[in-house]
Amino acid sequence: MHVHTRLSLSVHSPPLGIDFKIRTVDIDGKKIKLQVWDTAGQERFKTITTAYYRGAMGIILVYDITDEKSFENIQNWMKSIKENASAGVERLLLGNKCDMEAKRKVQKEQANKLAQEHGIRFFETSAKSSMNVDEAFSSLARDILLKSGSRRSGNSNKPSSTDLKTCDKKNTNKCSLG
Ligand SMILES: Nc1nc2c(ncn2[C@@H]2O[C@H](COP(=O)(O)OP(=O)(O)OP(=O)(O)O)[C@@H](O)[C@H]2O)c(=O)[nH]1
Repeated sequence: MHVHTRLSLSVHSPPLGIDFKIRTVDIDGKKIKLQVWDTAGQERFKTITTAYYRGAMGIILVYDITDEKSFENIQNWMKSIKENASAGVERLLLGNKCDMEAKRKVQKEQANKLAQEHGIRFFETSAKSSMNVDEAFSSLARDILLKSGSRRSGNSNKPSSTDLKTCDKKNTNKCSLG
């Protein structure tokens, strides 16, 4: 499968805690344009964040593998999404900063368990080295496409596997830029 993503626009607005980007994902020759709203995870931005994800087709929940609090916070967001997001919204859990293995506080197994409990996919990523970043966006886009297709065809099966790189001690070099 050939996957290519391209970042074409970025507007930064720190006072609101919202960052808007357009990301183009190429899935099996089909160009999918994603409108990505990067919202802050802090409690003080909760009202505005909730307003932005209401109506979204997909939500990526990101925690920091070196910060236990950020992982605990994911539970609150899961609850908030259940209460406020559109029914059937695709969710994806990401454990970011996997290039910082030495400072890891959240084990992969913990996150895997949480993701399983909520029936969602989970990957570890590194925004620094780009590890699994394209894959994460593509996976979410693919799941959204599958869901919208399955609504028409009545087939709600997700693919049984995703072609992701593992981000652990075995390939720290690949995850880390140093
Ligand atoms: N080593 C490493 N550092 C990262 C990674 N991703 C982000 N950072 C660093 O972590 C810090 C916070 O990154 P942000 O992108 O501002 O994090 P955020 O969670 O979006 O922050 P808010 O939107 O303010 O909640 C910055 O210094 C980044 O350079 C990563 O994958 N690896």
